Amino acid sequence: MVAISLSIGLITWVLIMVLFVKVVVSWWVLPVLAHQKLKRNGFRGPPPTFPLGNIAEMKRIRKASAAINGDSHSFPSSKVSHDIHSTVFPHFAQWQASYGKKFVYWLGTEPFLYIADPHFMKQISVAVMAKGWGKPAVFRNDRRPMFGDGLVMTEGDVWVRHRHILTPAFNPANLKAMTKFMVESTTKMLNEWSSLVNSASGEIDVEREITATAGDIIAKASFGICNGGGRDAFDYLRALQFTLFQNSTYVGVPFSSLFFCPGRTLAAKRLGAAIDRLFLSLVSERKLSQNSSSDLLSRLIEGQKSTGDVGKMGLTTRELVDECKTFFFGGHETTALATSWTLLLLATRPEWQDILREEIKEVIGDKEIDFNMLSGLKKMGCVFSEVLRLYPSAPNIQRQAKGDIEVGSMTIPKGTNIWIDIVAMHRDPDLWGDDANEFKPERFVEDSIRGGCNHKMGYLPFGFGGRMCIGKSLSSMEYKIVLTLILSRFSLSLSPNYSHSPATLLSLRPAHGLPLIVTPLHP
Ligand code: HEM
Repeated sequence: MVAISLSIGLITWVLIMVLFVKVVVSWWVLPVLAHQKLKRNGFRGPPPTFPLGNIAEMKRIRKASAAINGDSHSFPSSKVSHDIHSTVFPHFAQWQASYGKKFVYWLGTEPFLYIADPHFMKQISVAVMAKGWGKPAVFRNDRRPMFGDGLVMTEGDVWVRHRHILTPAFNPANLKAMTKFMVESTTKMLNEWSSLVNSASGEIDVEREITATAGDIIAKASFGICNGGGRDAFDYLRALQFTLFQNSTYVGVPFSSLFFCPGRTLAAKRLGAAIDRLFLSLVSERKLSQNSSSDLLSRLIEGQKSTGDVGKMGLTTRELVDECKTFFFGGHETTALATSWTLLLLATRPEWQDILREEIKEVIGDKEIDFNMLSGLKKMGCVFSEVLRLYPSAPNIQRQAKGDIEVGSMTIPKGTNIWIDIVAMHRDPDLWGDDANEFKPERFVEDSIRGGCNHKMGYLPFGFGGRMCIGKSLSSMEYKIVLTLILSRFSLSLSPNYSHSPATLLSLRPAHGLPLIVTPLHP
């Protein structure tokens, strides 16, 4: 009996020691070795401490910046400055001043190579093909309730398979079929605006309105859910976004989800499970249904049926659920934000409202909007590109090195996370000239692809390489339809209640909404 107790005690002790060694090796020894290797390769950066890395310094810099710029980094409506890098990412702005456009910083025990240098980006993108990129494991785990293993998060052969299956769903014929949903949902919103402005001051929070309408559009376009039926998914996802990103300070710190924010972790898990149930019932119902529709989900299921091999070639039910979540989130907020920031910029520059109205008159006139007409809205395309330059919905791109990456004489060690600062690159005077912080859509009239940026990797609103945004054409189409309908019925001006406070909550959004004065053109 004593011998058995001794053996159990010994085994328990050995297991605890193995666990302890594993924890020390993964969270202390390996990060220190990686740090030394990065230093040997010439990458400098703020010195980290265990176990927070540079998180404490980031918090201190943010606090100091808030004290200088006001609590919310806000500017009153009379002063809308587009020079936002040092208020949105004050820690990066400060470290850039000390260490240049590439340096290493640490989120907990995770090394991140910060890059705002397109020349270096180009060298890396040549060295690694799309399939060879990973996504930071630390974010994959944290964001699992939101994206699961959807396309944004997958890696390697799984990513190739998903991308291959999903790409045809975004072909022009399928997009064309969505025109109707977009016009319907936007017209409904604008009819409500008409009643609202007649009865009140004319002030409308356009960001809230446009995001809800974009949710409606993607619910119809992706899953055929009509008449506000996507509301539950929309509300859950919005709550999940706030839960995950409003308080994500300790991501990368060992056991942070357990010790620093157990409530947040639990709430995110619950919301994630509720969203999963919702999409699971949708996918299951649709798989049983005999009726075919023109939405993205039907296209994916039909593709799966036609291959006949559900497990190997098509997407499993679980994978379909994760892609539904990814489309729903990635598909509405990014485009809605681009449209909202556009309305702000047009409110500050009314001459561009006139230019676009003139173009709409020429290209569309009194006819119903047709998919084929949209490519004629060239100036609107330039405004879209310029808005995404100044206010990129995706303010950063993240990657993880799956093996050592050789760049010239330098090595980026396997496991290093990479953080590409899009906000910084899009307003770097070395790339764009002295007017980098000004709203000038005309730069894209002369150079429609990169707006005169002197490096082709300096303008990346939709990412780069094989992992470029799959919804790029869908978003451009939706943007043009929504903006055409708004500008045909209303003019926009700044509200005195607007305070300019761009902030990140995964995407770059106005922290206090976007109230504008909306006036009907034809009372
Ligand atoms: C203005 C609108 C949009 C912007 C600015 C935008 C931006 C981006 C960026 C920067 C990436 C690259 C991320 C990376 O490399 O890690 C990306 C990827 C992605 N986007 Fe978008 N996006 C927009 C609209 C959409 C829409 C409408 C959808 C879908 C309905 C969508 C779905 C996705 C997906 C699934 C990926 C992952 C692609 C992959 O890794 O293969 N996006 N997007």
